[in-house]
Amino acid sequence: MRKLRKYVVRKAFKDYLPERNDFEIVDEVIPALNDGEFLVKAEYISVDPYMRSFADGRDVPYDQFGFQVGKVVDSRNSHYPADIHVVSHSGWRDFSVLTAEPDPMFNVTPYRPHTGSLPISLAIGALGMPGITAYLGLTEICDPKENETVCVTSAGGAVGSLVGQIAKLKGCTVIGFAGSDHKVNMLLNELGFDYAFNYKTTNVKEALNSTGNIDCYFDNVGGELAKIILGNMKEHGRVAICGSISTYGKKSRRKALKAPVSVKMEAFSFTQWDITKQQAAVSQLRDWLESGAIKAKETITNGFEELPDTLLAMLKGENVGKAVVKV
Ligand SMILES: NC(=O)C1=CN([C@@H]2O[C@H](COP(=O)(O)OP(=O)(O)OC[C@H]3O[C@@H](n4cnc5c(N)ncnc54)[C@H](OP(=O)(O)O)[C@@H]3O)[C@@H](O)[C@H]2O)C=CC1
Ligand SMILES: CCCCCC(=O)/C=C/[C@@H]1[C@@H](C/C=C\CCCC(=O)O)[C@@H](O)C[C@H]1O
Repeated sequence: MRKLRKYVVRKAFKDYLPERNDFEIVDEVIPALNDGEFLVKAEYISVDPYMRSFADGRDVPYDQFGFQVGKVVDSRNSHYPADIHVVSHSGWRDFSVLTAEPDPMFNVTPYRPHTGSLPISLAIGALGMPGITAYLGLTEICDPKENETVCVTSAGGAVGSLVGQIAKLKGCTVIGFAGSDHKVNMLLNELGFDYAFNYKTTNVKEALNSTGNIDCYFDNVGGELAKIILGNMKEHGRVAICGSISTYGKKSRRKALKAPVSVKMEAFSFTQWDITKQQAAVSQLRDWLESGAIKAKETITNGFEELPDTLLAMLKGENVGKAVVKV
């Protein structure tokens, strides 16, 4: 009898940082496949901020949700034959029995990734949900023009590091805020940002006085940092509200943030764009990555057992670029 392992969230997270014991590994028998089903062995599993934000208000226990990319190892579905890679939202589990139907909770249909010659892990990173979020959030909501100034927070992370690089390709001046000197150095010396600051050790207001005001703000963090940045927007600026990680797990979530000048401010989920648009985003990102125009940074941790600690590390800011676990 073959078994799979999956993570169940047993206890509701009490604080911003979950506790290791909130998670439990559970074994399950892998059933024989029915017609239309296929069995996927996970290769890379994602840890993301929405695992924290979407946990609030959810009844426990629940299976930990999330993206993964793996290989089909057995199949009774001709559209998903053995040996192909598949991206699915089947969560933190080493094997998944899937069908062509979307998962009931997040409505993601299993699909074949388009990573070309690039590493398959990027299917859940720069060529997956975070990449699509960065590209469409920036181009569709901020719509930055040449010579404009773009600011992004959590700039050393999965979404933010791409946002800044795409803005540079659009001919913008780019400002990034990140939580460590290591990330700041990477943004300046490796990813081509014009300005980068450690928001934990810098006076943000003074930093922005030195850079000049902002046309486009891509907000990944919310809270105090977003408030200060919004105070430094130019008239007719555009703000893409992507996430507010500084408020996740807090009693009072995102407070209404306002700018003192007239700006367009829009909260978005990458899911609001149709699949054609998402695929076009991936195709553009892949071209840029293959040509070396942009870089995809990743922090890869080894071992299924490391998933909870890897989530904690990401929430604490220890990841550079996309945090994933290789299983
Ligand atoms: N709207 C959408 O469709 C989507 C939204 N998101 C959102 O985008 C944001 C970035 O996600 P993603 O790129 O995957 O994650 P990251 O790779 O950026 O990792 C999260 C980072 O958040 C930063 N962080 C943690 N706590 C704080 C804090 N109190 N203040 C400021 N920064 C903090 C840390 O970086 P540091 O060292 O800089 O502190 C950490 O590395 C999140 O808010 C997420 O919820 C993501 C995907 C889709
Ligand atoms: C397959 C589903 C993956 C979900 C990833 C995702 O979209 C996460 C996004 C949320 C985001 C929700 C969308 C709109 C922004 C609203 C801004 C706000 O008020 O905080 C945000 O709620 C936090 C991310 O985790």
